[in-house]
This record gives sequence, C-alpha cells and structure tokens, in this order.
Amino acid sequence: MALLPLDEAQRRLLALAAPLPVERVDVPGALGRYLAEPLRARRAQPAAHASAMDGYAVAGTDLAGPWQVIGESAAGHPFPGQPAPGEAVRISTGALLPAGCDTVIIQENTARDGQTLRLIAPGPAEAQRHVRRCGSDFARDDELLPAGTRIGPAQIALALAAGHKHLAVRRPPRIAVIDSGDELAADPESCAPHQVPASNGAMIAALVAAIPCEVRRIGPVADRLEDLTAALAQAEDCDVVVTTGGASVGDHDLVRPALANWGAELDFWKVAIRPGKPLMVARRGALLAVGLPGNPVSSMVTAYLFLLPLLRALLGAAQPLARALPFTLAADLPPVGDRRELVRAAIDAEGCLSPVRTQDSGALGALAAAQVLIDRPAGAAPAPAGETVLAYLLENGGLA
Ligand SMILES: Nc1nc2c(c(=O)[nH]1)N[C@H]1C(S)=C(S)[C@@H](COP(=O)(O)OP(=O)(O)OC[C@H]3O[C@@H](n4cnc5c(N)ncnc54)[C@H](O)[C@@H]3O)O[C@H]1N2
Ligand code: MOO
Repeated sequence: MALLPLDEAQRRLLALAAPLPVERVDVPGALGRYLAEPLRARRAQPAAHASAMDGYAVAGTDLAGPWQVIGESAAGHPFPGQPAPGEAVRISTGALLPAGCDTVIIQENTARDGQTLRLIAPGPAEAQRHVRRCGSDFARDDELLPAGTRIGPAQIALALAAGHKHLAVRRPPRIAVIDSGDELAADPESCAPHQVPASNGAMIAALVAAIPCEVRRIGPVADRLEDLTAALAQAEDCDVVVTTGGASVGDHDLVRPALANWGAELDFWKVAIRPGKPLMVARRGALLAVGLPGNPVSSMVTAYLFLLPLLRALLGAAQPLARALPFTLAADLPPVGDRRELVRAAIDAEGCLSPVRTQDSGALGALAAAQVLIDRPAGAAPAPAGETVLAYLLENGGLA
C-alpha cells in the first residue's frame, strides 16, 4: 500500500466522521464542545446606554458645569428621573444612563462640594465619552458565533450574556484506548528487564483530556489474534477505538488482522510522515478504528495529528485540524527525507525553537522536553537558524 500524504490521510479520516447527535446542555457544561447551531443574541448588550466609568452623567449639550447632583444611578438601580440643564447624576461603572444623558464625566475630573459639582479637568468635557452605547457589544438577534465554534470560557460568558441558559452541542464521543504488546507491564513498579511499562494508553488518554470525551482504557493485551480481537469487541459500544502498537509489518504486529477478524474494513494504512508512518484507519459500521504506531513518540504525534481532529469532527468542530503557527528557528535543522517530518522542539525564552536532543521515535525523555512539532515538508532543504518555520503547539491539544 502506498504511503498517503498527511493532508490526504487527514481528509480521508475526517470524511468518515459524521458529527454525533445533538443534545442541549446548560451553558457552563458546554465547555470544550462545539456549537451545533449558530449562537444568536436573545437580548442586546448593553440593553440600554450604560456608563463605562465611575463619575457623573450629564447631557452632551450641558458640559460646562457647574451642576447640582440630584441623585444616583448605580449598577442594578437606575435613576428614575430626567436631569434638567445644570443637573447631573452620580453614576457607577455599568449603571444605566438616566434619560436625557449621553455623557459621563469621570470623577477624577470633578470636585464636589455638597451637591455642587464642578469641572477641574484641564480641558472641557467631551460629549458622549465613557458611555457604552446600547447594543455596542451586540444587538438583539445578532449572530454572535457560527455553528462549529469551540466553546471556551469567553464563549460561555457570551452565551450567558446573550440570554441563553442552554446550548445545542454534540454528545461527547466515547473512545476506547487499547495498549497492546507482550512486552508491556501494567505495573511500572514491577517490570522485568524484558518488559516495558505500558505508557501509551495513559498518554493518549491524557492527550484527549483536552477534548470532551469518555475514555475507556483496555489492556495491556497480549500479541495474540484472539486476545486483540476480544479487546476490540469490548469497544463495540464506542464511537472510536484506538490501538497503540502492533501497527507495523513484524510477525507480531497483529492490529491489522485483528481489525479484519473483528469485521472492520481498512480504509488506509501508512502515511508519509516521520514519525508515525504505520498509522492505520478502519471502520466497522459507524465505529472508527485508529491504529497508532507503538513507538511512544509516533503514538503521540499520530494521536495529535489524527485522533484529536477526529474527536473534534465528531463533536461538530468547523475547524477540526490543529493550526500551525510561525516561529523563528534558534538552531539549524537538517534536510528532510521523503516523509514529511514533525520535528519535536522546545520554545526558548525568546520564543524561538530548538529541536530536542534526539528525534528517535522511542525517546520519551526527549518528547517530554518538547512543546511543539515543527512541520517540515518532505524533501525540504536544511533550514538555518533565523528561518521562519510553522509549528503545532502540543499543550492542551494545540490551537484548533
Ligand atoms: N521492517 C520494518 N520495521 C519497522 C517499520 C517498517 O516499516 N519496516 N516501521 C517502523 C516504524 S516507523 C514504527 S513507528 C514502528 C511501529 O511499530 P508497531 O506499531 O508495530 O509498534 P510495536 O512494534 O508494537 O512497538 C514499538 C515500540 O513501542 C513500544 N510500545 C508499544 N506499545 C506501547 C505502549 N502501549 N506503551 C509503551 N510502549 C509501547 C514497544 O515496546 C516497542 O519498543 O515499527 C518500526 N519497524
Ligand atoms: O514512523 Mo516510525 O513512527 O518513524 O518511528
């Protein structure tokens, strides 16, 4: 099977991902999900002209003073009357402007003696200053966010401010993560020399924690066709099953035959990237299987490039793929071979990138020192320090 270019492999995977059913959840509970429909404003914000500062509300046609202070408009307690020329109303930040007022003079620019208020500012007061006009943040019926937008802290506040108690979002995907390999020890404190502590499953579960989903961990499972098939069968009620290891061409690499044994149909296998070449994707009805390579760095990189976008797509994200950002190189990079390379790198104090000490796909010590993946095209010439490169942020699943 020919190696697929990364873009094409991602496209093929995302084409298999139908967004999950819609449910309505309370607004704070929608954190990390994606809007299933556009967010419209059910009210205007501010709902009336409001003050942006603490001071005095006056009419824009009555700016010279002095004024008589005839009352107060506090947040939640509007002033009921309408000041006449020569009158002002004490006002606090966020409070509504009294009728007939369109200007706030900040209190630092005034002196008050009893109810008499004077300007002490060097210049004249300016009409319409320090006022948040009705609807200046948003107007009623405005489309505030398109469907497919991720709901973060600001979007939660916006939805509440726009008058929503609930939001329509997609239900979180259920995923099963299977560690497989005879060499894997479940207990890292009791690991014989011929064994390796199972770490990929926990790493993948931690990586997807940035995205709302239910994770079931399975294994470690032995390198036996029937064991692996039985492990896959345990994931039948899930939306996605993820395996790590056994994805390559060795005699004990059984994920492909186990997927076939279980009735899953292979969609593609092997992508032209380093690390992560043996990635495979299969489907069994609506259930998608993502076979990650066993090498820990390959597992992490392919989970980042394929599994996270898949979960976002199932949640209805408009932009499921991570976005790469430009960075300056602090060190030279070697040329790239015939597979697109995801170079593990650290961000220095100046915000520039240096590759970590080894790019070995088994080197977890080096992976743990990396904060980004530099995206290097296949066949690229050496890149000298100072050059701009594109890189994906690893933290929290990156910027999508
Ligand atoms: N003749 C060839 N050999 C290999 C090729 C190839 O094209 N031809 N591809 C290489 C590449 S690239 C990769 S990546 C690896 C991936 O192989 P597998 O997916 O079959 O992974 P395993 O052989 O099962 O394990 C590799 C390595 O990773 C460790 N591992 C596996 N699972 C876990 C886990 N859950 N937690 C921690 N560590 C794990 C395992 O012990 C091995 O050391 O194949 C190359 N070979
Ligand atoms: O692709 Mo493998 O992941 O080069 O080590």
